[in-house]
Amino acid sequence: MTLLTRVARLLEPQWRGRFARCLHMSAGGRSASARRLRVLVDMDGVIADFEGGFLKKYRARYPAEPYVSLEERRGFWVSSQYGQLRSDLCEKAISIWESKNFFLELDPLPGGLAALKEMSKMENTDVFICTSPIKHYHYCPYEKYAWIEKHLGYEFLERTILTRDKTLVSGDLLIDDKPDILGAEANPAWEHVLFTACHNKHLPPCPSRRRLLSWDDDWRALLDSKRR
Ligand SMILES: Cc1cn([C@H]2C[C@H](O)[C@@H](COP(=O)(O)O)O2)c(=O)[nH]c1=O
Ligand SMILES: [Mg+2]
Repeated sequence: MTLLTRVARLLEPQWRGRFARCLHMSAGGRSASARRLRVLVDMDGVIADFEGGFLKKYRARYPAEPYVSLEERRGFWVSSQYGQLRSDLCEKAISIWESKNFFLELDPLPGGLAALKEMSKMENTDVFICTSPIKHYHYCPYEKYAWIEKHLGYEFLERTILTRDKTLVSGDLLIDDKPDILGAEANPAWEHVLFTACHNKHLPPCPSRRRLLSWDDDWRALLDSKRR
């Protein structure tokens, strides 16, 4: 690990990008004013209502089985919480999002599509959807593309990244509802801003991580904070 990497690790996440930019410019990179902001936006739990869609379809398919209300949801993995409720419910939960049309029929979350459309028109801003498909690939990757085309238009497919490892994608910001985003890269380029969801809203505040409470929250100010 170089000295500079060590220094970057000691900085608060919101300063890491700025530090990397200064290094980039001192190495002869583009000037700050010419630099574009790259925003990565997660899909499930941020612009697409995975939790609501799951609960609706789970209850329709297994009406006699116990379920976890959205108020009772804790922890990122739905499958784990259902498995704790009763071990066989883990597989039943998984069967829901492995089914045809699950991802395609998810409702958009309030304000998410409008925010993405606005971001995509902002000056000096590049927005990408960055989403992890499930490994049961029969429907999910296709349906994620189809959902984006349906709700945001064909052009947005150019701005779509499907990856199981978001740490390998470079950007200034990653707006994502998953509290821990880990992967092969120990020092991702982006600052992770936690998007509030039913499963993470009870987590204690973490001073080194910013939150976006919803798309009604001030996401424009968040972007501006990374431009300075
Ligand atoms: C809750 C939960 C989710 N998944 C899958 C479903 C999605 O494909 C990804 C989450 O993607 P994101 O880009 O991080 O939003 O994970 C799962 O396999 N098991 C679960 O319990
Ligand atoms: Mg998500």
